[in-house]
Amino acid sequence: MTAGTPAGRSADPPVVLKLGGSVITEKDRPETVDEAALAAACDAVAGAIAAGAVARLVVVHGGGSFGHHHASAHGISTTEGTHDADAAMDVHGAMARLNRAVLAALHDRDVPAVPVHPLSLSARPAGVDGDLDLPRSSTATLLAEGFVPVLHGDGVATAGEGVTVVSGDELVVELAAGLGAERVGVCSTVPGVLDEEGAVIERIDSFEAVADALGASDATDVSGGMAAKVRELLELDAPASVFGPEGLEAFLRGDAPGTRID
Ligand SMILES: Nc1ncnc2c1ncn2[C@@H]1O[C@H](COP(=O)(O)OP(=O)(O)OP(=O)(O)O)[C@@H](O)[C@H]1O
Ligand SMILES: C=C(C)CCOP(=O)(O)O
Repeated sequence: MTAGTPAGRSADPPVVLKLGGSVITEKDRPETVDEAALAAACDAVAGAIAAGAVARLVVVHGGGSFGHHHASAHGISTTEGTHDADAAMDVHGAMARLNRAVLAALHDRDVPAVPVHPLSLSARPAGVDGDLDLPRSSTATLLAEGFVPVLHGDGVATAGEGVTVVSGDELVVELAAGLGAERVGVCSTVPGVLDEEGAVIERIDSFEAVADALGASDATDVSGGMAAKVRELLELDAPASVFGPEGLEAFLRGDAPGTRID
């Protein structure tokens, strides 16, 4: 495995990329990786790093049929928690297994990826309505040392609720703000945010303007689907793009495929 950061570019602002759980897993079949989709996504990431198109990259992946399946079975969501350690471990264990699969696929392509597990790092000290506390020094230091940190939606310690779910989308927003990201990409199964006729909306700058078209997810999803994604991304200073797997290469090259949210 090689170091990912070309010398002299380590101070570049990072790109933050979310690989949707609905892309890299078969969302309707519990704990099933979509191997072909994961391989294609990791090919695009490895290609962009090798070509020098991205100097510093943080990857966050979602839950798909790993986290959402277990969270839903235990009645855990971003607002409903559990004090049952077995339930918390079902969710975290599944996400850690998916994280291993993502890391392995990146390592196979010489991407210097290392895991950062939010359950061990993060908290909602003021409860479900309070801010997410996500210390960024481990991710920032790994980046500066040439690694590609790979975080994931996870369980999160939450005052008054035990362990709730933190979505990859929320992590993306926190990381992008905390690390001063240059831009943010959210790769999902859809080619962008769709309007009521099913066409890709080119640009979104207010939630109200598109609220009627936004729904939850088609699959089991405890973190709010597209509506929650758009709401989170609108809070960011950095430009964000929502696109499908066919847009990933272009995004990593510096283009803004799909829907731009700013
Ligand atoms: N207006 C809309 N435009 C596009 N997708 C929409 C819209 N409204 C609802 N959706 C749903 O949102 C889904 C994308 O959100 P979802 O959270 O499932 O994706 P993901 O982030 O890739 O997966 P995960 O949450 O597992 O990481 C789409 O597959 C679609 O079912
Ligand atoms: C369900 C869990 C644990 C992860 C949720 O992350 P998301 O798929 O990014 O919403």
